[in-house]
Amino acid sequence: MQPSTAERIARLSAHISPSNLQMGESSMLERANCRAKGGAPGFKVAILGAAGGIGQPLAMLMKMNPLVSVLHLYDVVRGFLGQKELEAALTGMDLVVIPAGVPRKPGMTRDDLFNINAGIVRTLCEGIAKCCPNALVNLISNPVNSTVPIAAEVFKKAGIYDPKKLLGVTMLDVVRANTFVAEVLGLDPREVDVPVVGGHAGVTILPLLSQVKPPCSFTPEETEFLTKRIQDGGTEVVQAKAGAGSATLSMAYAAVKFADLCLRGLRGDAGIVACAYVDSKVTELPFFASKVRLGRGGAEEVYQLGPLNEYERVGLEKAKQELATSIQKGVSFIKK
Ligand SMILES: NC(=O)C1=CN([C@@H]2O[C@H](COP(=O)(O)OP(=O)(O)OC[C@H]3O[C@@H](n4cnc5c(N)ncnc54)[C@H](O)[C@@H]3O)[C@@H](O)[C@H]2O)C=CC1
Ligand SMILES: O=C([O-])CC(=O)C(=O)O
Repeated sequence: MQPSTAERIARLSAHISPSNLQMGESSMLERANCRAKGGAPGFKVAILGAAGGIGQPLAMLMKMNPLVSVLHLYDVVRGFLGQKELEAALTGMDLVVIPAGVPRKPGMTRDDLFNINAGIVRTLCEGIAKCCPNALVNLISNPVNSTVPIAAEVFKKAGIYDPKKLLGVTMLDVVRANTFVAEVLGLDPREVDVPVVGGHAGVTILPLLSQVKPPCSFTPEETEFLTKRIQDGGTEVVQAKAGAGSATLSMAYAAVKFADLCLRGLRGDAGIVACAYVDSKVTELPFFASKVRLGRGGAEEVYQLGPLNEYERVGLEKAKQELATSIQKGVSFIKK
């Protein structure tokens, strides 16, 4: 018989939580960690929503990262953990990754998840404000365009808001953009870099195809095809899964890639740059996704968009219109 989700996470957690390890295994783990990091202590990371479609592969991939010395997994699945253990899961963390909440079904927009996920994100962020106010937060739960403003308002209310430490995860849009553009160019996706700005839903996902590296050009038809494919990537997966949820393994891959960049930044590595949805002055909107430089303090620098072509300028106006509504909806949820 297949183990239940609760059993699976309990087993996974038993392997991962150092408090559940035998002494011998624990010191082996410490030695391995020290070797991997040249003696540095490593970072403490919590995943909130760890039993889910994203959370399970994310936990395993995260555990493989030598920058991580302690990994806490938290969820509310039946019979395991739950809200009374949230504080223990969060205390002392350097990085908190949040893939908690319901995913879409066919016919739904990400905004249709607001009613359920807004409350989940609020509760989790209240826990972060109390137990690890200095942690970096990677927010995955949809609708990201609204959940990041919700998190910001919760942190402001608690008096601990540091805009540099709150990052909405848009890395999956970049992973998709790199993949689809590489297909058209006949390259390996790892050799391609497509900036994706704006937000994380439909027209707010704005790939800047005029800024692709290596430099290249596209016909108007290719531009239209690629932009739509990137914007609708999530919906394509939701339809293919036909009611069984949205992207999970690809999101776990993207989340681990993004978290790794955040940890390298925290460690003090130079020149770490990634796209993320952050507190921003790049446009007139209070939140916007663009390239950011990740450092010891989080998103230490938010880069301007650079030169846009006419197609991108039109796309930017559409993106901003929808984003303004989504941001306001998130802010009002906390301020009401
Ligand atoms: N930012 C992005 O690019 C992407 C975001 N997502 C979003 O990620 C979220 C999760 O997706 P899946 O893992 O596929 O969903 P899932 O339903 O498989 O897993 C969600 C997990 O969250 C847990 N959870 C619910 N309430 C919680 C709470 N209060 N505290 C802690 N855990 C809680 C559930 O028990 C479940 O294990 C969805 O909102 C989805 O839309 C999904 C893919 C990409
Ligand atoms: O589409 C969804 O609902 C999940 C998601 O954000 C994505 O895959 O980009």
